[in-house]
Amino acid sequence: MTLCCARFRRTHPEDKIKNAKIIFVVGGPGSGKGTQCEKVVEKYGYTHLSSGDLLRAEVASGSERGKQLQAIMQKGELVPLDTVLDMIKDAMIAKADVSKGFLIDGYPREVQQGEEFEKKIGAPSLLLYINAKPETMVKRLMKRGETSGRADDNEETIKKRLDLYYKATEPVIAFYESRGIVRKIDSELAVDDVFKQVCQAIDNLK
Ligand SMILES: Nc1nc2c(ncn2[C@@H]2O[C@H](COP(=O)(O)OP(=O)(O)OP(=O)(O)O)[C@@H](O)[C@H]2O)c(=O)[nH]1
Ligand SMILES: O=c1ccn([C@@H]2O[C@H](COP(=O)(O)OP(=O)(O)O)[C@@H](O)[C@H]2O)c(=O)[nH]1
Ligand SMILES: [Mg+2]
Repeated sequence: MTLCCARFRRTHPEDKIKNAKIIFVVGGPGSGKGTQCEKVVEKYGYTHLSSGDLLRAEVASGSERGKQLQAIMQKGELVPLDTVLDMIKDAMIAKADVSKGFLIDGYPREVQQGEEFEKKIGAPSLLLYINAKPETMVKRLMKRGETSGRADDNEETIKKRLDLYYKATEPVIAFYESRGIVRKIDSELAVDDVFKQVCQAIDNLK
């Protein structure tokens, strides 16, 4: 006799986030992604997940894995794709029951990361492209470095992060542009004026 009953069907934790609303927030280092995401959380109640913050939390935990991550991040290189994706997925699942939607900040960093995200989690409905000039980003990061305590907010690592951004991350924008979900945000302005553009993009979603 075969046992065929829904009761025995396994539910996967991933099911909880299958239909989640997802916004990717992409931009160079210091372009203002984190700053804008905080404001979106306040106004729209979205859940903010910064891939960089998740990685830094792992480093701060002092775990073996954290030590390996620290070495990579200090050099301004990219952490293996699966590590970041698993962290984001776990964080999304943990918030699934209370979240109105997810801001995924600083991700994808390369086209393949986006493709893997979609296979394992789902498709984004919007990509906020936070755009500032390289000189502006360097200036902001050097200033932030005075107080941030971030090991990568120094001149040498900032340069590597910028180079990697132009080489690996900018193609991500072109990839999603072909789907028509990219909204380019001018982040050379004052924070509140940048936020007005962000709000327009999000309001147009509904
Ligand atoms: N003038 C101005 N400064 C900004 C703006 N957005 C951010 N900043 C400043 O620039 C610095 C970097 O901003 P973050 O929001 O941390 O940038 P980020 O894109 O998250 O940077 P990473 O975490 O390095 O990727 C901060 O010290 C902010 O105070 C803006 O729209 N205008
Ligand atoms: O998907 C990610 C996100 C971050 N990082 C690493 O974390 C660092 C800090 O990332 P964050 O987004 O906080 O800052 P950014 O480099 O954009 O200024 C990067 O330089 C990378 O080493 C990574 O490897 N993959
Ligand atoms: Mg940030």
